[in-house]
Amino acid sequence: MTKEQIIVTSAQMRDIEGRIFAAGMPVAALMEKVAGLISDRLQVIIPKGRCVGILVGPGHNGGDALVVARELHFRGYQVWIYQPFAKLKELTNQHFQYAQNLGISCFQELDKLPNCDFLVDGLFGFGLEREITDPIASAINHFNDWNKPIFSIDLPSGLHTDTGEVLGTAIRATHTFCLGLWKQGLLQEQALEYIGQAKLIDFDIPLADIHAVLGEVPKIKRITKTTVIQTLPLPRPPVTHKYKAGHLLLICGSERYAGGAILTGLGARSSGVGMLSIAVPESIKPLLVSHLPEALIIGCPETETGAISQLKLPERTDLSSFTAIACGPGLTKDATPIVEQVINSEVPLILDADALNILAELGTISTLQKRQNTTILTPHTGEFHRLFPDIDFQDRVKAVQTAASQTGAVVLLKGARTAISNPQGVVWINPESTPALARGGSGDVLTGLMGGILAQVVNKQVNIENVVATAAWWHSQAGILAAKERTELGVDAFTLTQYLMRILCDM
Ligand SMILES: NC(=O)C1=CN([C@@H]2O[C@H](COP(=O)(O)OP(=O)(O)OC[C@H]3O[C@@H](n4cnc5c(N)ncnc54)[C@H](OP(=O)(O)O)[C@@H]3O)[C@@H](O)[C@H]2O)[C@@H](O)CC1
Ligand SMILES: Nc1ncnc2c1ncn2[C@@H]1O[C@H](COP(=O)(O)OP(=O)(O)O)[C@@H](O)[C@H]1O
Ligand SMILES: [K+]
Repeated sequence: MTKEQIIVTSAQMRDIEGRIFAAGMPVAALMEKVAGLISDRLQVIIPKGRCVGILVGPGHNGGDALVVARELHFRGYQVWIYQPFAKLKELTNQHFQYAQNLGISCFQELDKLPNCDFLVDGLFGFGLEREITDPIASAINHFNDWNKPIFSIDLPSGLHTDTGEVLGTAIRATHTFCLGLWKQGLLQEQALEYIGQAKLIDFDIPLADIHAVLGEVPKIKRITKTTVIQTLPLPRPPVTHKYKAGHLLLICGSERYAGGAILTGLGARSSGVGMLSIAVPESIKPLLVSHLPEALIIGCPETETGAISQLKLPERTDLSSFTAIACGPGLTKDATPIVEQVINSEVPLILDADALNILAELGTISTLQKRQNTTILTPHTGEFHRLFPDIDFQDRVKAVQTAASQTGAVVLLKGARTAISNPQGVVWINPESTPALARGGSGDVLTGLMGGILAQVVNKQVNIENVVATAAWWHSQAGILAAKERTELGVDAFTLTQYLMRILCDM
């Protein structure tokens, strides 16, 4: 467990902080330490001599900001302070007095403020619990309109620490320095527009205090490279053979959606899976063969509409011959019997795309509980609503936990901050991604990739949610790298498959 993986709510952070103070760390010393780290970061980014406006709130977030103001003042920056509150917490007030005595310009009114090059936002941190109202709300909107780089301390002022909801209005930061541990709100989609680039400032919270509050194994975590390295089947054992490295069956594609099958296959190829079989309608078999020469392409009888009508597996093969099955991309809803057949099998199974739509129409979600082996569902928001119309979607983390507990499956809810839950409510959130991935076919790539990883590791001692998290992380890192080199408009799903291997090489 690394600190980068941990996510806390404001109540948990308050408890952890309480333990540190109870153990003897003076509050003022901790503020000094934290704000010192922030000042150091700022000095790397902001050129010497520039003008920095510091926004100061009534609590300790404001106290942090005042220490930053003092440090930048001594390091040769031009600094002014905006502090519109009548009453400040005691420690914050002391720092405010000192800043004034140092001759730093302090303002209470907006219309008197001089210009500046950068802003530091220390209005509110994890202590904000109610809506921001005027005049502070108008001031926040005013600063947003300046279009200057804004560095938010802990989190952009105005965001709810846990839900990421905007409480009235919020600072639109270009950078957020999250203090100590990641706050849950920073991983919620509704907060993303406000956060900018987010970095964790580690200020040496003892692990014992973290575990005392969150338990030995925290329930909600961020996916990091560590998770991925622990899960991928690397290095391979020196003596192995193709069937020992997993045999994945993809069931995908139709005459109408042949490309979905190719993309799923290319995703699976990148996973390193030992054997790849792909069941498709007979009429698109030649196309698949030409794109994936290493795969065994199984041409199946098809419906009049060009969907698979029956799984016709090679002789002496049945579904139990495979280590894992991934079913769904491009199937169309005419492949209903196939989805019923795989659900009734005892093979580890990923259901995506049309397999989820078929599942929703069958109304047999609850029967998934009866499966004897792993089930993974990978819906996007629309598919999630069709599958789980009664689950409240306000908090995506709670929604995905409920879905997993209702189905006994590991559920991955796609989006800008993909969330994954196992049936016991253990959650992984994918902390980084790119809107470049919001394109048709990128989900197909994910399904193939995940299937390939699953087939390789499912018989070893791994948690299935870690496998799903590994696939989600790898997929979005490839998207991020591709977007960096080709812009956010340059990441079509085929291109994405070409970047997957680069991520492993760079790890
Ligand atoms: N945890 C740690 O280890 C460390 C934490 N540190 C820092 O402390 C920060 C948390 O500090 P905090 O608890 O003082 O709360 P913070 O967010 O500054 O402000 C809350 C204040 O705002 C007020 N208020 C609330 N809502 C309001 C509204 N709508 N409109 C107007 N006012 C409103 C409320 O007062 P009230 O009006 O409720 O009496 C309260 O006084 C944290 O984010 C981090 O930066 C570091 O220094 C050291 C390490
Ligand atoms: N705004 C976004 N930011 C980051 N990732 C995104 C965004 N929108 C979509 N994605 C990712 O792109 C993929 C889209 O999958 P999906 O909707 O199933 O596409 P398709 O079915 O066309 O293949 C998912 O992995 C999702 O998490
Ligand atoms: K803030």
